[in-house]
Amino acid sequence: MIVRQLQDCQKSDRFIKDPKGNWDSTRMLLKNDNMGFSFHITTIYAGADFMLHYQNHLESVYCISGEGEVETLDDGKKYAITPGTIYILDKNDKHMLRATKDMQMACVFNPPLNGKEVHNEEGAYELDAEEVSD
Ligand SMILES: CC(=O)NCC[C@H](N)C(=O)O
Repeated sequence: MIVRQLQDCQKSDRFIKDPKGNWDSTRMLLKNDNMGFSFHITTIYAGADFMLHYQNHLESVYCISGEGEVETLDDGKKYAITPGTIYILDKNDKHMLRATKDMQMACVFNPPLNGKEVHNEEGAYELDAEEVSD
């Protein structure tokens, strides 16, 4: 069994800050744990309004706290995000993510992240990102 504490992971290289300033993500479970998915706790900062398109990954996102909105760009539909909301990008959906208050989210990725991923210009993660070392 593997047991980790968020507070410990936040002090390690599992903690990744978005270079564009929209979010941070603590990657508590990664590809090298061999579970077939990764699990992260991420904060989307209040005022963030950015495009994402995970072309190489499926992602589920559960809102623990905060407030915002997700918009799917193919159909222009907008969905409120409040504590208890989960949105599931089962079609690699291109979307906008907006936060009106800091949002703490639990995210699951399939396939799992290596650890050091940040978004490319298309809002995707590459499959060959560097692994975290611990
Ligand atoms: C919800 C979302 O996609 N936020 C960006 C960060 C990402 N979830 C991650 O944890 O790497």
